[in-house]
Amino acid sequence: TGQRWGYGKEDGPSVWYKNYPVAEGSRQSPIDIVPNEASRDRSLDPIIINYDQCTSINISNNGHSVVVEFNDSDDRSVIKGGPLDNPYRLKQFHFHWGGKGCEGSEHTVSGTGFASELHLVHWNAVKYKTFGEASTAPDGLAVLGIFLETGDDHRWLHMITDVLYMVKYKGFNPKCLLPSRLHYWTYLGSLTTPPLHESVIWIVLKEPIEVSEKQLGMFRMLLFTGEEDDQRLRMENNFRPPQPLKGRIVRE
Ligand SMILES: NS(=O)(=O)/N=C1/NCCO1
Ligand SMILES: [Zn+2]
Repeated sequence: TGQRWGYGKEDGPSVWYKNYPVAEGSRQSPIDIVPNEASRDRSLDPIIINYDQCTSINISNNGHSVVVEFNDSDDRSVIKGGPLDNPYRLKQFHFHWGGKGCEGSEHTVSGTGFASELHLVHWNAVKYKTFGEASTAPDGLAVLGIFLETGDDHRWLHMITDVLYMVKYKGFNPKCLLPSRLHYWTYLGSLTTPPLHESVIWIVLKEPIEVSEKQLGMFRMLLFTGEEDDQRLRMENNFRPPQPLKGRIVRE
């Protein structure tokens, strides 16, 4: 019985705890990352990303973001290495963004936000049978966070922004959204949207990708509301603010 939640005054992050008490848990996301407080862990390997055989199945507006879902029936597109003990299967990616010219990322770096943040959501299909089961397990999910900063047009993002109004499209390899260097911060956290399960091993890439204000503007053309609703609420500021670290260590 998923209660309705959103990003407004009445249903936004400040009241999610009412229906999702874990919002005040000990490993909530996002967080503010303070680089010089991160601890260097020499046992951390590079992350390995295999998206070459990935099959996108749809793109949709779920009322909170735009989501591109992938076929996760086998290990065709996985992330492994880094802090991960198993390969994690790509399930979907989605974005968080702000209003025009405003910050909209979920994680911040020394208190500074970026224009937007891309989340590539993966699940541990070695230990769990379904995404749903993995999503409630402490090592069930791995989300790759990528910051978007404004600058030139992104060469490939147009394949998403061009079809946002069409919603349906095929064949997109999210590898082209990765920055050139895969240096990362990693910490144990949660989903940043209800049900806020504390099941996520976060891997946040240090290097942002560059997108244009025009490309970001296309996201803001989306609506929180269905077309049947009278008030057409533009989808923007769909990000949760940073949550208390509660003694957690951010590793790099
Ligand atoms: N913003 S997030 O932590 O990736 N949240 C979700 N919810 C479902 C999948 O990813
Ligand atoms: Zn997200």
